[in-house]
Amino acid sequence: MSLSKPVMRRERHAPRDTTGSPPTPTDGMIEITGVSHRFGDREVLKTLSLTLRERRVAVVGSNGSGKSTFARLLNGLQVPTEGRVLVDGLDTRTEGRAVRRHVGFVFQNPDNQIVYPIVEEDLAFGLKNLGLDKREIAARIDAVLTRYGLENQRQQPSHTLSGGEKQLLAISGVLVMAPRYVVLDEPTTLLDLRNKRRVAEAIRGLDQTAIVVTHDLDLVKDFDRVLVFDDGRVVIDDAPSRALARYVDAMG
Ligand SMILES: Nc1ncnc2c1ncn2[C@@H]1O[C@H](COP(=O)(O)OP(=O)(O)OP(=O)(O)O)[C@@H](O)[C@H]1O
Repeated sequence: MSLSKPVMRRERHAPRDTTGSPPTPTDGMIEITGVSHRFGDREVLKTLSLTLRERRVAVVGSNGSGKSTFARLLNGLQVPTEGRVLVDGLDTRTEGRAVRRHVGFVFQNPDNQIVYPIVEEDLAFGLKNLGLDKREIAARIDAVLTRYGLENQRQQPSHTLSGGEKQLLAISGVLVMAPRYVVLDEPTTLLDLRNKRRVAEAIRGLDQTAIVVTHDLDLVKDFDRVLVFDDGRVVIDDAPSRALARYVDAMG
């Protein structure tokens, strides 16, 4: 990719508020300051500094450019070799548990996320760990199954769900925990067109701030901000109309 010089056009954006309603918890921010990450001798993220405040942030870029590593830093799945990541002021290095409660993470392959053999058991698992009572657990599970059209799959063995249903269950399993932020790592990669649309719709409807790593440019064309990664750096940081056009151009 011939995008050697970082271009930062949009460092900060006001959160979208079309309702005139008072600030909501999603008005928080993730601050990434001087972050580098190394695996052995290999530096895969290079001195990143960014503030994320938008409701929909896309992370795109070529294979191996550091997108997933970046995503994993946001909820403390990975701690940076240098620099720091703060989520609403919580440092991922020292307050990992609290950060993970704030930031849900949806893996590319839902099979890595779905733990329990029956759909509703899988959704209940994290909620039991939170110490919620039975009624609250049932209410949250009902709400999320209805929202994602999985009501009829409640008792179904998780491994028999279709690919799209599994991805929706993985998203549901994160949302049921009521995080403020959701990071999704290539959520549509394994899906056919119909299920891509279903998951895209689910992402569009999220109340949470969402950060989505993807090669599916269509998925993010109406997002608030696009970060293009190349060789461990953010080389384009702009609105989708400009960022995606430049990216496609550079990929030639
Ligand atoms: N646990 C690890 N140990 C060693 N190297 C790793 C590890 N995780 C990632 N890497 C390397 O870091 C680099 C960036 O990987 P990353 O998964 O962040 O890229 P990506 O942009 O998400 O790629 P893709 O689009 O292919 O998913 C790659 O070269 C990868 O091989």
